[in-house]
Order: sequence, then C-alpha cells, then structure tokens
Amino acid sequence: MRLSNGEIEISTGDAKKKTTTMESEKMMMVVGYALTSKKKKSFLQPKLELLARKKGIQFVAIDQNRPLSDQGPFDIVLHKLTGKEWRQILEDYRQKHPEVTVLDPPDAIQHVHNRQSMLQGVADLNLSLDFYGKVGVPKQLVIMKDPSSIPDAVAKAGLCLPLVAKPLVVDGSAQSHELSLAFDKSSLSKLEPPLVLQEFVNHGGVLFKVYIVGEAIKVVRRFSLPDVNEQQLLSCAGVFRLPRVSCAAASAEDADLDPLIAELPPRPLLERLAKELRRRLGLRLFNIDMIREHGTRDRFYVIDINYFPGYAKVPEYEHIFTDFLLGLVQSKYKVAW
Ligand SMILES: O=P(O)(O)O[C@@H]1[C@@H](OP(=O)(O)O)[C@H](OP(=O)(O)O)[C@H](O)[C@H](OP(=O)(O)O)[C@H]1OP(=O)(O)O
Ligand SMILES: Nc1ncnc2c1ncn2[C@@H]1O[C@H](COP(=O)(O)OP(=O)(O)O)[C@@H](O)[C@H]1O
Ligand SMILES: [Mg+2]
Ligand SMILES: [Mg+2]
Repeated sequence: MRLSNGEIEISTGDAKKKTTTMESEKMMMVVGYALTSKKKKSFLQPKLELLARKKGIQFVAIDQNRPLSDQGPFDIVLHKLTGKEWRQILEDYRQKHPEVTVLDPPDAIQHVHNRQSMLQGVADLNLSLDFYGKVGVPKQLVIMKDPSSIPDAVAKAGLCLPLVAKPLVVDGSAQSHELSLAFDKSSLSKLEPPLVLQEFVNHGGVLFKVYIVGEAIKVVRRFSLPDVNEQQLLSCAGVFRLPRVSCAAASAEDADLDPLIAELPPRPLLERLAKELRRRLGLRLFNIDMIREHGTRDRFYVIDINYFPGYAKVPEYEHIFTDFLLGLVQSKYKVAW
C-alpha cells in the first residue's frame, strides 16, 4: 500500500499500525493492468474504476514498451495478454518482485489454454456429493494430426455421436472458438486437427456460467445449444459449424424455463468444485461452463474453463472484484504479522 502522493512505501511489517490510519491518510492500493483494448473496455468500466477509487484502489495501465520493473510500484498485477514473450516478462517480474501478487501465474494460465489439460483437474476430482450430485467431464479424445484416422480413433475410444469438435488450443483468437458438431462417423475425417472431440451432452439448451473471483462464486444462466434427438441423429449427416451461442446469446435469467432445466446447480456442489479447482489450477480468476444432463437432476458436466472471463456480465461485478482485491492485500498483511 502507498500513500496517495506516491512517495511513502509502507513495509508489510508496519502494516498493522498503518492500516488503522488508512482512511485518514488515504492509502492507495495500486493495481497495474495489462489488457487488450477490448478487454480494457469491457472490464475496466467507469463504475468499477469509480468504486475502486472510493475504496482506495487505483488502476494503472502497464506500458508494454517499458520494462515492467521500472513501472509501479504495484501491489497487484492484473493481466490477460497472450504470447511467450509476455509470459517470460511476467515470470521474471514474479521472481524479482515476490511481494507483488500477479493475477494469475502465467504457467497456471497456460494450463487452461489447452482444452485437454483444462478439464484434467475436473476429471481427476471425480466430484460426487451425497444429495447434491456428481460433476464430471464429457468423454473426450485428442486428435493431433491425420484427419483420416479420426473415424477409427473415435470407434476405438468408444465415443458416441454426435461429437463436438473444438480446437485444441485456446489462444484468445476467434478461430480457437470455432467449434463444430459432427453427426456421422464418415464426416469426422473432414475435421481439422489438432482438436478435442467431445461427446455432445443433451442439456435442455441452458448453460450455467460459474464465475469465480477468489473465494466468490456467481452463477448466471445462458442459452446454449438445443438437444439433439434420436431422429435428428439418424437423419443428419455432416459437420456443422456452431455459432458462439453462450457468448452471443442473451442471458437466460429472465426466460420462462422448465425449472428442471433451469434450476441452478446446488451451492455446496459449486463451492466444493470451485475450491478444488482454485487449488488444482492455481488460478483465482476464471469461470466454468457447466451443463446438467437433460432428464437428470444431479448429473453435471464441465465443458469449458476460461481464464479471466467477461466478469462485467456478472451483476454487481464491481463490488465483487474490489472486495476481492482488498481481501488479497489484507490477507498478505495478516500473513506478515
Ligand atoms: O469478451 P467476453 O466478455 O465475452 O469474455 C469472453 C468469455 O466469455 P464469457 O465471460 O465466458 O461469457 C469467453 O468465454 P467462452 O470461451 O465463450 O465460454 C472467453 O473467456 C473469452 O476469452 P478468450 O477469447 O478465450 O481469451 C472472453 O473474451 P475476453 O473478453 O477475455 O477477450
Ligand atoms: N460436450 C458438450 N455438450 C453439449 N454442448 C456443448 C458441449 N461442448 C460445448 N457445447 C456448447 O458449445 C458452446 C461452446 O463450447 P465451449 O467448450 O464452451 O467453447 P468456447 O471456449 O468457445 O466457449 C458451449 O457453451 C455449449 O453451448
Ligand atoms: Mg465456453
Ligand atoms: Mg472457452
């Protein structure tokens, strides 16, 4: 924490004494951010900056053309940029400045930039809570190359059609979100590896987006793909490009939905899942796309995990985020005592 004139830096050892004077001396927490202009516009909205300032948090843009260590000093670095060079800059900075919290560590983010490794933690967890339900991942297979081998590989792995084909790597590009649905075995060889093939799970056209900000969890409903019935499966052939439904569709919060489909996943299940994933992934800022198998009450699947997603779509995100940032610095001081 720093006084607002930026001249006095307070060591963690002095924290207890100084935090008591926080309000009168106008302490400022400095959050350096490195975001694309699109992300800056969607995330750093005036309502967030305004509330942050009131709570003593200042957001400062990181200049990517200058060495990171020459900037700041920062209490927290918030980032969502891609590329090896940026990851290296952040790693070096973390080594040199262990007192700064980097949200989140580059290696942990890399782990969710691959659609196979992103879901590994959920599969390993094999979460099942009495009365609340089970959480798994759809059966899936990775294809690295040779499209002609896909039909046999799918048969060997015992995957059932239809299959969702997803680019293996998620790198923030539009292409990494170009998904398709394959209805018959022979057309699978038209797909372009590297990709993940995942069984399509009927879920009544509603998806749960579980947003995690540190310990806070917020769930919103979105419209998703409609179910595929037996008839369609028998009569359809080919590969169909999927629209980016979950992102483009309006929120399903106010729609008149079947309660069996729309009922949110039980809170205890989400809390346990979030807690485990925070630990296993080493991330504090992420969301989970979750679906409930249609016709069941308690069978859930995680189909996607996103680092630092579109938090502005969560009602009151500015309160959740500023509380989280303050909590981070406070817990650092507690450890220091
Ligand atoms: O742009 P938004 O607000 O829709 O956020 C995107 C997320 O939407 P969501 O909050 O899950 O609805 C989006 O989530 P989905 O993959 O669509 O489920 C991604 O996290 C996307 O980031 P990237 O392109 O994978 O790097 C996110 O894009 P960035 O804003 O981080 O560029
Ligand atoms: N296994 C699946 N079963 C049913 N629907 C799926 C499955 N995987 C993806 N979808 C649908 O496709 C959408 C996009 O897939 P997702 O894995 O979330 O990719 P992205 O990272 O581009 O959001 C999901 O929001 C959901 O509507
Ligand atoms: Mg998604
Ligand atoms: Mg995604």
